[in-house]
Amino acid sequence: MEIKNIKIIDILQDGRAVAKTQSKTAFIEGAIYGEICNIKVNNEKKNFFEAEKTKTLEKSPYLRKPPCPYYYECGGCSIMDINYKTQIKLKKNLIKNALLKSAKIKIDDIEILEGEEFGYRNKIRLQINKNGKLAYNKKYSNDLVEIKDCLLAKDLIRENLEKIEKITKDITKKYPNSLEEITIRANEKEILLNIKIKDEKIIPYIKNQYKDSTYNINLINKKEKINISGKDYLIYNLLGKKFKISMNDFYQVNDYMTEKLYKTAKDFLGENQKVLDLFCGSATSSIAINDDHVVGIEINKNAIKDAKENAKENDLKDYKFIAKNANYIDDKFIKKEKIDAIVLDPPRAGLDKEIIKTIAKTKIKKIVYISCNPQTLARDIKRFQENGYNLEKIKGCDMFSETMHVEMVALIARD
Ligand SMILES: C[S@@+](CC[C@H](N)C(=O)[O-])C[C@H]1O[C@@H](n2cnc3c(N)ncnc32)[C@H](O)[C@@H]1O
Repeated sequence: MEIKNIKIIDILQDGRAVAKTQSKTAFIEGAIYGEICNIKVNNEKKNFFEAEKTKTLEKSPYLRKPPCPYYYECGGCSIMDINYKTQIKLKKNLIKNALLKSAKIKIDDIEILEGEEFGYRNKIRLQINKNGKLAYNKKYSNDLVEIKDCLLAKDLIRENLEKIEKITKDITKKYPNSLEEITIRANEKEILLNIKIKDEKIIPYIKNQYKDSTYNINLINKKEKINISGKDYLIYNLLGKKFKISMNDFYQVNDYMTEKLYKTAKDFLGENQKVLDLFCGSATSSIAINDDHVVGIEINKNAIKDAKENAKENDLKDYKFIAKNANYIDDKFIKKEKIDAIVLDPPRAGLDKEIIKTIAKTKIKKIVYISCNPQTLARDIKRFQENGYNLEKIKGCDMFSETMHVEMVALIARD
């Protein structure tokens, strides 16, 4: 079925466009915010259509020429074809709509901290095709698009992509189809490569060829990690502090915006607090936000090891880091530790209901919630409201320009 002459009024987090047709909302692949177009419905669901754009009738006033030659094929970016100011406006809408829908909170405007549009990612993950070439997934597909550059990556990564591809091509030539994926991480001066392999027969060859590489190279074979050259971690500088981040530890991808995010979180938290950091990772957030007096909980044992080293390195005197599932935190532990405030930065799925109930039992007054998902943040704010808390402050942070992803920090508090 074709529907003609519809206006694109919003963009979803996965990059699809949104339009209202006479009967239902349509989610449309390939359409641009602000344009008027015709669409073809590929799938009719009970409450919405899934569709693709067939023809532009009137160009979007926000349109610009995407600076990346791979943009129309590559699944990495979704809104590079509209100007940056409009990108920010769309992210504001995303957060405001989620808060209104889930938590019935209406806010007129929300500040979004802005940064550099390009060259911000300290980490990119690429697929390796059957010829050893580096690629991203295509838009809405598992097919691959070979790339020679990525404008989102930091300069150090971009400058080294060709040399890195030489390595993956060389290994693949010797052992066809033996590599799956490569994660490239960079700090100010070093590169760490984590290569996911499909066949362990290649390990001796890689060891022999690349043991003296100038890159820090590590292999991941199922769950096993094999160090080939250099280290299996990088040291990052953040707000004048130093952090060891191992190859499988979480680390925010945009150094510059992370500093802005943590400064805001520090401001929301206030001074002289003993903090419980749930989902603490290697403790970058808690150590950056609170200078001392930290208890951290994290499921990844290696990240906890790094958190302890990071606490020592940054001269904390009062700290405790525990490898444990944060869902099973109990209120007696929080009271025993004399915690004043909680900092949380859970995965995209947000918080288990039980954590919110446990926190409420302690009557802790301040919760600083860092999130990369407006939907789960809004849902959790609603659950906090049901347990006696209110949303006091919220700010967005544009960590991921050219995509519809956005980071947020919220202060949730009670009297
Ligand atoms: C978004 S990251 C935040 C990490 C850290 N706060 C930081 O900024 O570097 C989420 C962290 O939650 C951890 N995690 C996931 N599920 C968990 C669970 N059930 N209990 C504890 N930690 C968990 C992950 O390993 C990851 O380190």
